[in-house]
Parts: sequence; C-alpha cells; structure tokens
Amino acid sequence: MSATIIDGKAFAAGLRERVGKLAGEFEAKAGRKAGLAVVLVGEDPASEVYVRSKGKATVALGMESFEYRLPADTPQEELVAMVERLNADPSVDGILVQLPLPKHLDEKAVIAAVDPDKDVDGITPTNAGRLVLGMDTLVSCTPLGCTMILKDMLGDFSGMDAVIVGRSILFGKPMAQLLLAENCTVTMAHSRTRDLPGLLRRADIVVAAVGVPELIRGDWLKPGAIVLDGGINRLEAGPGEAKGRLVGDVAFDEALDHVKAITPVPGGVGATTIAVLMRNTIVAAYRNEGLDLPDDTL
Ligand SMILES: NC(=O)C1=CN([C@@H]2O[C@H](COP(=O)(O)OP(=O)(O)OC[C@H]3O[C@@H](n4cnc5c(N)ncnc54)[C@H](OP(=O)(O)O)[C@@H]3O)[C@@H](O)[C@H]2O)C=CC1
Ligand SMILES: Nc1nc(=O)c2c([nH]1)NC[C@@H]1CN(c3ccc(C(=O)N[C@@H](CCC(=O)O)C(=O)O)cc3)C=[N+]21
Repeated sequence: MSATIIDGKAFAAGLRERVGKLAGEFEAKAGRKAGLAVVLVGEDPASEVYVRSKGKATVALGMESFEYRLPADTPQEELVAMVERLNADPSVDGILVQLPLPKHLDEKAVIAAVDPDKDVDGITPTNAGRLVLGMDTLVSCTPLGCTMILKDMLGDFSGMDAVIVGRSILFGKPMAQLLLAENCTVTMAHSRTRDLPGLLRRADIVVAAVGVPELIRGDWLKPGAIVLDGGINRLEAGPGEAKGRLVGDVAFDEALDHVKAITPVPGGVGATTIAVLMRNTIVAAYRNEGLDLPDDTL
C-alpha cells in the first residue's frame, strides 16, 4: 500500500487566496492594511523557518509585517513592555511572540500580557479558556490548520480514535480540544507516556507535535491511519550541505508503507500554518475595526 501525500501547499494556496481578497477589502474599508507583528527573542531553528515564511506571506497578501528580533538576554520587563506597546499600536492587529522563549524569561507572563483581541496564536488565558468552553475565539494556527486539513479530507470524523503526541499550549493541547469538538476519542501522549507504539497502533488519526526528528516509526502506525506531522526539525548539515534537511517527527518513508495519508515536511502542516496565521490576522483585523467579516468560508 502506498499512502496519499497530503498537499499542504495546495491547501494553503486556497486559503491564502480567500484571505488575500479579504485583506484587500479590509484596506478599502479601514483605510489601512491589516498588520501582524512577530517578536523573536534569541534564536530557535523552527522559529527561524517560521519567521522567514511568514514575512513573505504577509506582504504577498497585502498585509503589513512588523518584525522584532531581540537579543537572547532581553530582560522580562523589556519584552513585556514591547508587547504592551504592540497592544496599544492601532496598526497592529495580530501579535505573535515566538515560542519557546529563552529559559530566563517567564513564558506564561509574557503570553498573558498579549491583548486577547490581537492574540493570533490563541494562547492567552482568555482565548485558551474560550476554546475549552466551546466559544468562538482565535485558535492556535497549527492545530486549526490540522483540523481544516482533516475536514477537507474526511468531512465528518466523529468517533475516530485520535492520538496526539505532545501537549504544548501552542500545539498539543489546543489540538486535543479541536478534535474533541469534532467528536473524536482523543488520547494525548507525551514524554512520560509508557507505551507510545501501543497507543499509536489503535489510532485512526495521529497528530505529531513533539519536536524529535523521526521519533515515530512506520510500524507503530495502524494500517490506514491518517498522519499529520507537525514536527519542524532541522538535521545537522551533511558534507557539502550548507544547511541540514528539515524533517518531521514521523519517519516519513517508513510511514508511507503503512498509512492511508500523511503530510510531508516541508510542504504539509507547516505550509498550512502560515496560511492560517494570515487567516487569524485578517479575522482579528476585522473584529478590531468593528467590521463584519463579509465571508464565512474562512
Ligand atoms: N508546523 C507548525 O506549524 C508548527 C510546528 N511546531 C513544531 O512542532 C514540534 C512541537 O512543538 P511544540 O509543541 O511547540 O514543542 P514543545 O517542546 O513545547 O512540546 C513538545 C511535546 O512533546 C512531548 N515529547 C517530547 N519528547 C517526547 C517523546 N520522546 N515521546 C513522546 N512525547 C514527547 C513533550 O512532552 P512533555 O510535555 O512531557 O515534556 C511535549 O509535550 C516542534 O518540532 C515545533 O517546531 C510547533 C508549532 C507550529
Ligand atoms: N508563538 C509561536 N507560534 C507558532 O506557531 C510557532 C512558534 N511560536 N515557534 C516555532 C513554531 C514553528 N512554526 C512553524 C510554522 C510554519 C513553518 C513553515 O512555514 N514551514 C514550511 C516551510 C519550510 C521551509 O521553509 O522549507 C513547510 O513546512 O512547508 C515552520 C515552522 C510555528 N511555530
């Protein structure tokens, strides 16, 4: 059996087109472009990939991109002060503080400082709470993108067994909430899970949100499973390579022989995430200006 390779780029292109139209209409109505600010403290390989793709996409869709790169030793007060300035800046509709932050910073306090109306990651206490309560809210881009891909492929996936590997506030936890809302039976695995292969063998849907290159082996997966690989892992550069390859959390070539469908890395979940970030930014922009979104196909 050879698996379908889910084309995240094609999915993202469709979403970007709809967002681009809305961004043009927003500019005409509001007299300014929708704006997204990204703050990166220090260096993180996955964040570098994200910031690069994001800057290009924002401008291409007719939105404004503000990028702030701060040194790794930035003090807490300085970072919080920057978030507060962005909260108060009317040209900024979305604020994204790249995670993980360097260890000396209090991540939860920084996240809590973001205005929930500008929280395009959906991780402020207000928005995370709203998600759990089933209220309309901004939702973290990667899990939302994964859910959109599944809806597109499957329509209804009520009753399916889903295993999410990873429980971060940005990815694993909101993923679980979204799949629960779709009536999946959700299991969350993490670093203390005893028998990951045993759990995965039962899973109709697997979402990998770990950050360990090729941790999940092909023969751990149930025949016919659908696998969404969110891992963005940069391998060491080999001889003659300027940069190492990007790989996911799933051993892709092995998985092809077992599963029904799988997202590649790159070109899968990550590609979709960027488009969803654009979507969340335009949704926030319309709301922040008190405008009705003319389109509910987002
Ligand atoms: N494609 C995209 O758009 C995005 C990709 N990412 C990528 O997804 C990956 C995960 O990101 P993020 O959630 O932020 O990462 P975190 O490091 O915050 O979380 C990783 C999770 O994986 C769990 N874990 C670690 N090792 C194992 C293991 N051996 N077996 C089972 N579980 C394990 C951890 O468990 P514990 O809680 O017990 O420590 C933790 O819950 C990264 O590669 C990141 O770059 C992230 C966001 C967006
Ligand atoms: N607050 C916060 N929110 C995040 O959503 C967040 C974060 N911090 N920290 C880092 C991770 C990582 N992440 C990626 C998203 C898209 C690509 C992406 O664009 N990938 C493309 C391009 C890859 C390439 O350039 O080769 C792809 O997979 O096809 C990568 C990585 C978001 N993250």
